[in-house]
Amino acid sequence: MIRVIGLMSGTSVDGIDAALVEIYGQDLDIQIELIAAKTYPYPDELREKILSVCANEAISMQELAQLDDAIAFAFASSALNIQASHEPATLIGSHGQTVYHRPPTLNTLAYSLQLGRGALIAQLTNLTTISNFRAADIAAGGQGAPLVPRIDAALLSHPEESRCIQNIGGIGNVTYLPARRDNWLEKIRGWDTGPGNSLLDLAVHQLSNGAKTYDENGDWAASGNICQTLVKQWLQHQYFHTPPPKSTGRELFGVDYLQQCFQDAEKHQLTPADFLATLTELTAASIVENYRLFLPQMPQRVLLCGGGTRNLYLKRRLQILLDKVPVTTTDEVGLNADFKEAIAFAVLAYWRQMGNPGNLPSATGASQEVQLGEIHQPSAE
Ligand SMILES: Nc1ncnc2c1ncn2[C@@H]1O[C@H](COP(=O)(O)OP(=O)(O)OP(=O)(O)O)[C@@H](O)[C@H]1O
Ligand SMILES: CC(=O)N[C@H]1[C@@H]2OC[C@@H](O2)[C@@H](O)[C@@H]1O[C@H](C)C(=O)O
Repeated sequence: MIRVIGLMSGTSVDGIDAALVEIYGQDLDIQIELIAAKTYPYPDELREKILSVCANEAISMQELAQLDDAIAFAFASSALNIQASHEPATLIGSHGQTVYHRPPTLNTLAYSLQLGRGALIAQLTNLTTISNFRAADIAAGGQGAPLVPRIDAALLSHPEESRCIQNIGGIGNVTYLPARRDNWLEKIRGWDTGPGNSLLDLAVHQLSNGAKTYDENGDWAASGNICQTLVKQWLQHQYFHTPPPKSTGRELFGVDYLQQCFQDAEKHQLTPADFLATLTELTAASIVENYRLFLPQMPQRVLLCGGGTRNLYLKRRLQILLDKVPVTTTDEVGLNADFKEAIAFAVLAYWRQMGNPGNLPSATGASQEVQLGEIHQPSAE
């Protein structure tokens, strides 16, 4: 058993999720115990800087270096905080902060940039730190994302039931897990389904004149009416019809896309609540459309995770669209839905230490299984 800290800040850029976990076992036969978990919000100024870089604002190399340092300091301090009143960990798995993600094309490899360099985190925490998890999958021709499908396979597969694990963070991503028997591993699928909360958060910020950053419980959207004509129009987006493997980010579903949505909505004369209801429906409907188009069959159960799980209106719409397929959360099968991604990076670090692969080629499209992450040792005292 080893104690590992997993650190993650996702596409919502709301803060650093830290999870302190105990991990037992090898490769896909592991068990984990969550000892502590907490979100450490970014200071406002840092968050705004990250969001503006994600929105493609030009910055100098000097500013980039400062940003990289500031993120590493924030990640290191989250790691030290999460273990403060516990027996210390011996390893950190740090995803860092994605500021740019470019999926591969026929002629180019993917490129994915996470800031918050591991060497500095190792130095500041005095703990071996594994970071830059996406690079090796990309070098093997993969999307570099999503990486959680292998962790979902290890922690959430079921001997008889087929499941979809649907993360709704800034971006949505799914792992399809057939029942765990026969050649189940090669039948697993995973990809980014499209927008999760990213567009909703941006729209709420704009519609509330900066007073709100998200639609708490989905209450605002729930008070409006969905414009199905717009949802149908938006679902024509090429991304939803592209077969997996596929990955995306705020580059595609960010500020520019949202402004297009506002323009499209003009002629329908929607209230702010109607607009949010319609945008929420896009998230729900694009998830279900992706399942219909690309899953070998509908799963027997959908387990949600990520912040979108707390958007009760979105959850309700998903259940309606999925009809008889029950929609619950990973909490209900024993895995914390808010901290699953942070836990995943603890597991990825553990696998790297054990020499186990971290990617699932059937999800990322890489040519082979590879070990993920670069190992940074703290300097000896
Ligand atoms: N009570 C709530 N009601 C509605 N939405 C919520 C609530 N709490 C969190 N959220 C949504 O969840 C988002 C954060 O989700 P999460 O932390 O899973 O995203 P992330 O990890 O940054 O994204 P990704 O998985 O794409 O990397 C918030 O930005 C917000 O939109
Ligand atoms: C490039 C990047 O940071 N992608 C994230 C993002 O957030 C959700 C979705 O898009 C997913 O593909 C990925 O994160 C998770 C942790 C993953 O790699 O599985």
